[in-house]
Amino acid sequence: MDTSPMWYSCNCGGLLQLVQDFRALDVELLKRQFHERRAERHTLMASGVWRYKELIAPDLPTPYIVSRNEGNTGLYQSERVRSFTGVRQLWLKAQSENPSGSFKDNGMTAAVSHGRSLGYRKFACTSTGNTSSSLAIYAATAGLTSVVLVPDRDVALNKVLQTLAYGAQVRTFTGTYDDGIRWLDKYAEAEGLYVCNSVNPYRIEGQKSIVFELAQDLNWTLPDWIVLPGGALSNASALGKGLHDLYTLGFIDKLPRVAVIQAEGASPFHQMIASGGDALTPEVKPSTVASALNIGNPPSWRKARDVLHLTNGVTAAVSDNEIMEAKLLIDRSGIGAEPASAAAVAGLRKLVNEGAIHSEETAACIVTGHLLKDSDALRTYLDLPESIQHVRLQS
Ligand SMILES: Cc1ncc(COP(=O)(O)O)c(C=O)c1O
Ligand SMILES: N[C@@H](CCOP(=O)(O)O)C(=O)O
Repeated sequence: MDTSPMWYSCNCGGLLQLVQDFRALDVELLKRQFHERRAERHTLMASGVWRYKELIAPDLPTPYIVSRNEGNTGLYQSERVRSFTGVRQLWLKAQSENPSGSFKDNGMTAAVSHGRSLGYRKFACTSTGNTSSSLAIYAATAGLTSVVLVPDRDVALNKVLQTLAYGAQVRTFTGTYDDGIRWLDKYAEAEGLYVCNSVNPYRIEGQKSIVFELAQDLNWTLPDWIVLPGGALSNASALGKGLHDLYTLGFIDKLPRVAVIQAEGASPFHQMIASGGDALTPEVKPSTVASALNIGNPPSWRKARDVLHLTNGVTAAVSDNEIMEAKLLIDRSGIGAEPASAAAVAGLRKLVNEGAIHSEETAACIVTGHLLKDSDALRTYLDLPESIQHVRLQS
């Protein structure tokens, strides 16, 4: 067992990125194996992450893997949501169906498993609530300790309760996700904590599986666009790295374009791209109804910028009203989403209206978090108690 400390950043000022050697892989054989593993039930290899182990963590010994059969999420089509966005065909990939209710589980299973293989027992993150509940579920599954830092305001209470319920030690602080990242950068090593935020390159490797599964769902032909919400920009980074793997290995013969959608009140990445700049100016006071996107200094911005270059991608920013309008529609379609996820649908609609995406094109939006994650957001449009009819039951 290797007990050396874990490194997250590189001397160049950016984050570490893993480079895998895929030269010995046989793509046709892997396609068959991915297909067979998916059909298995109750085995590690049926997981929507570990099914792709050869592309994610080829050298990680399986006894260290902590898995909850993550991935294997639904891919849906809703005529209502499609016509709202204006594209010809739309898929919604519901990462909200993961064990802890968000896309974080795809990366967390990989990060916790890697930390465990290094001999760590204490795992940490700072979070607006989804990363923390994901870490807590994996730590609980393996009997490990999780320590999470959560801002003392503007987070969804359900997520904090979920984190506590899985047994995490929750520490709250005055500040934002960005302050929490700075604290971990400074003190995690001294406290013997293995950091599970997306600064951790193994998180990114695990999250690549979202696009692997999407591609497999669609028989290795992806739509013209993949649209996703952007906060810390881990998902955009992982998506791009996964696309790069699929394309260079020959699983897909065309790269889709990527659209990253931020909330207007927390949109430093969009602002940098829109102004043609190449240096991110952090948003000091990020603020949006989509609390999961309340991030002013996204650690993965360089990786996400490279993904836009690779895929000829674009960005957009949407208002809180646009986010809630899209959320209502996704909820009414029966799929459901927390506000951050709805930003992708709102952004797709905006990009079609602006002509950046053509109405004849096809798209997939990543539904990143479950409807039940944020009941405060639900209250804002459900008009309680008027929308619930009180009836007298006859005996
Ligand atoms: C539900 C949800 N959607 C979107 C995001 C944004 O993803 P990323 O931080 O990877 O950009 C987050 C958190 O970061 C989230 O929790
Ligand atoms: N919305 C996220 C914030 C980003 O976290 P990270 O896992 O990318 O570091 C959360 O749920 O905390």
